[in-house]
Amino acid sequence: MSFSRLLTPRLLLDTSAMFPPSSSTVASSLSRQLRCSTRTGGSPPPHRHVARRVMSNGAPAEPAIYGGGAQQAPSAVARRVTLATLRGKHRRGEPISMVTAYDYPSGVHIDAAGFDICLVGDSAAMVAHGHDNTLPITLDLMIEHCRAVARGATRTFLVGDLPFGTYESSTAQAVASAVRVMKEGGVDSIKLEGSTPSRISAAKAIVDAGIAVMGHIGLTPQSVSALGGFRPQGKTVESAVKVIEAALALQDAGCFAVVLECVPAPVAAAATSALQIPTIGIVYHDLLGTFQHPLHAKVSPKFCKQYGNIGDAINRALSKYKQEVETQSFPGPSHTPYKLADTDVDAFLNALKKKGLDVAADAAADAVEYSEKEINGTPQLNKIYA
Ligand SMILES: Nc1nc(=O)c2c([nH]1)NC[C@@H]1CN(c3ccc(C(=O)N[C@@H](CCC(=O)O)C(=O)O)cc3)CN21
Ligand SMILES: CC(C)C(=O)C(=O)O
Repeated sequence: MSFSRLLTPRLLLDTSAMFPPSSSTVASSLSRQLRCSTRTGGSPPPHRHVARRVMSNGAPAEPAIYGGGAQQAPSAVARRVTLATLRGKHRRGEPISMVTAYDYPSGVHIDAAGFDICLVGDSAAMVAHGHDNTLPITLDLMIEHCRAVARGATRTFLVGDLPFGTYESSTAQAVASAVRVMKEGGVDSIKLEGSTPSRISAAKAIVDAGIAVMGHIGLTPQSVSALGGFRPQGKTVESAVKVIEAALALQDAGCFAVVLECVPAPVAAAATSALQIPTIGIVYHDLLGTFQHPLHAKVSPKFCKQYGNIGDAINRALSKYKQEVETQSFPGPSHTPYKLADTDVDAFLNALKKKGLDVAADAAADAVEYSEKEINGTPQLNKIYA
C-alpha cells in the first residue's frame, strides 16, 4: 500500500495516530508525513553508515564489500531508529513514516531517504514472487528477505512479517517463529495479522518473549480465503466496532503499533483516537509506480497513489538495452575494460593457431583492434587501464 490511502475518502491504511488524536484530519497528514520523513530542507538526510545488524544463522561473518570496512568517526554515525525513537515521535505528535522493502537495494534507498520504519512484508509473495495472494510465502523465504533488507537498511527500524501458517496453531509456534525472524532475519520487531483470541494470545506471548510486535487489522490479506477477497473491512456498524475492539485488544496485548488496512476513514480515525499507540501506513512498489504493466493491475490495490513512474523507466531502459544488443552497439570498447597485456596478445594468437583455432585467433585479433580504437578522439579503456 502506498501512503495514498491517506488521501482517499475511504481511508485504507491510516497514519493519523501518528499525530495527537485531535490534531489532524487524515487528508492533511500525507504532506506532513512526507515533510517529516525528509527532515529539514526537504531533501533526504545523507546516507550515513551505521554498524551492521546482527544476524545469526550459524554462518561466518561476511566481509563488508559494499558497506566498506573502515570505522567511521562517531559524528558521522546516524542514530539507529529504536522503539524509543518511535515512541518519542508519537508522543510529540510527529508523523512516523513506514514503507515496505524486500531486498537489499530497496533497504539502502529507504535508509537513505530517512524513513522511520521499514516493513519486510509478506506482500513479497505477491510483489516479488508473483503469487496471487500472500499465503504461499514460507518462514525461510521471509527470513531471507529480512536478511537482505537488514544488510541494506542499517538505521531504519525493521519489522518482519510472520507468514501465514507460522503462528496460528499455538503460542509456542508463534514465539518460535518470531524468534527465528528476529535472530536469523536481523529485524527489530515482528508483525502478525488478526485479532481473534488466539492471535491476541500469540501477540502477548511474543511480547512476553521480549519481542516488539506490530499488529495488523482491517483487511488482513492472510485471511483472503475467509474474507472472500481483498475486501475493505469495517463497512457495517458491527464490523466497524469490531475493528475498534481489535485495535484496543492488540494494544492491551502489548503491541507497539497497529497497521489499519482498508477501512473507512471514520473507522480509522476512531481507532487512532482510541489508541495510545501509532497506526501506520505503506508498499514501496505501489508508490514508486513499478507496476505499469496491465498484468500487474492485480497486484497494486486500487487505492494507491503513485509518486513515481519507475515502471515506465524500467521498460524504457530494458527496451533500449535490448535494441543496443540487437544492433551490436553494446557492448562497445568502453564497456570491456579487461585487457591482455600487449606482450601477451601475440603469444595468445599463436597458441590458438597451434590448436587449429585459426578462426578464433582472427576473431581475437579483430577484438584487439576494435578495443584499441579511439572514439571521438578519446582513447578507450584498454589504453586507460593499461
Ligand atoms: N503491491 C501490494 N500492495 C498492497 O497494498 C498489498 C499487496 N501488494 N499484497 C498484499 C496485500 C493485498 N492488498 C490489497 C489488494 C487489493 C485491494 C483492493 O483493491 N481491494 C478492492 C476490493 C477487491 C474485492 O472486493 O475483491 C477495494 O475496493 O479496495 C486491497 C488490498 C494489500 N496488500
Ligand atoms: C501491506 C502491508 C501492511 C503488509 O502487511 C505487507 O506488506 O505484507
